[in-house]
Amino acid sequence: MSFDRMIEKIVETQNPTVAGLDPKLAYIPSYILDGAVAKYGKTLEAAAAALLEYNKGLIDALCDIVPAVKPQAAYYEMYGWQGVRTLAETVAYARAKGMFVITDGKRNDIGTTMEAYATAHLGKTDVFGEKTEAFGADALTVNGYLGTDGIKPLLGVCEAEDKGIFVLVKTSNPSSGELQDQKMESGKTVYETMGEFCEHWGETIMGKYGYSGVGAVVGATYPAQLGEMREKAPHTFFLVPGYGAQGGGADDVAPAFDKNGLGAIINSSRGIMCAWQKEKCDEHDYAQAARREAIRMRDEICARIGEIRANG
Ligand SMILES: O=c1ccn([C@@H]2O[C@H](COP(=O)(O)O)[C@@H](O)[C@H]2O)c(=O)[nH]1
Repeated sequence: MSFDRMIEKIVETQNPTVAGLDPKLAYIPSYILDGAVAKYGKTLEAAAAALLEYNKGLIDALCDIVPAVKPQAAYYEMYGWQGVRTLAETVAYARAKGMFVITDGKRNDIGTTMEAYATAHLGKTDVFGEKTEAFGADALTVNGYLGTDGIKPLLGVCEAEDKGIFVLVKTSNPSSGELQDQKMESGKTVYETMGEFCEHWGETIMGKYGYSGVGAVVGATYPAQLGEMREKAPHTFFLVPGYGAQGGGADDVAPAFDKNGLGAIINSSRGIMCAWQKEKCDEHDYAQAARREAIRMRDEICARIGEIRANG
C-alpha cells in the first residue's frame, strides 16, 4: 500500500535509480532484429519479439544492481497487441527477477474508467469469477488533473494489493511551465497544489519509512522546484525523470533527496538503453554497456548524496 517495498529494494541495492525500458527498434542490436525477422518476417510479431529479447537482456544485466525498471507503455502500444503482450511479459520477467516495476502509463479518466485502469495495471481482474493479474506492475504513473474522482479508485487497489502510484506534479519537458507554473487564486502554483493533493491522497496509505503510496513525478530538469517540493511534500516519494538524455545530472537531482538520502528514485531510459551505441562497443555487449552506465549513474548520484549528507 505504500512504497516500502521499493524503498527496501533501493536500500538493499544502495541505488536510488530506475532503468527506463522505452525500447525502439533503432536501439536494438541487429543480431536480435535479424533473428526476429527471420522467424516472423517484417511483422509486428517480429518487432514485439525483438523488444522482448532486448528487454530480457537488459533486465538480466541490471537486476542485481538496479532496484527498479520503468517500462513506458507507449513504446509497446506502438507495436499493436503484439507489443502490448511484450509489455506484460516484460513486467512479469522483471518482477520474477526481483525488480520493482513502475509502468509509465500516465493514465487518467473519470472514476469508473479509472477503476478499470487501476485493475488492469495494479490489481486483479475478475475473469469469470477467477481473480487474475492482467499487467501486474508494482506502481503506475497517473495524471491527477481530473481531481480526486480520478485518483480515489487507485487508492483502494494500492491498499489492497500493496501497490503505489506516481502522480504528475512538475514534469520534465520544456513547456511544462505553461500550465504547471501558473499561479492560482491561492497564490500557489498549479504544481505546488498538485503536490499538496498528493500529500492528502496518500494519508490513508502511509508506509513505515514516512512515505505514502502516492508519489509524485518531478523532473530533474527543474532542480529548484525539486528542492521546493521536497520541503513542501515530505511524505511524497518522487519519481524523477530527465536525468541523462534530457540533460539532468547529479547536481540537479540532489535536491530530490531527504536528509537520509531517500525520498526519490531517478530514472534514465535512453541513457541506459542506448549506452552501447554511445560507447560504440560491439552490439553483442549491449546489456553489459547498459550495466556500465547504470553503475556510473548510481555512483555519480550516490557520491553527490554522500557529499550533501556529510555537509549537513
Ligand atoms: O515529466 C516526465 C514524465 C515522464 N517522463 C518519461 O520518462 C522517460 C524519460 O526518458 P529518457 O530517455 O531518460 O529521457 C520517458 O519514458 C518519458 O516518457 C519524462 O521524461 N518526463
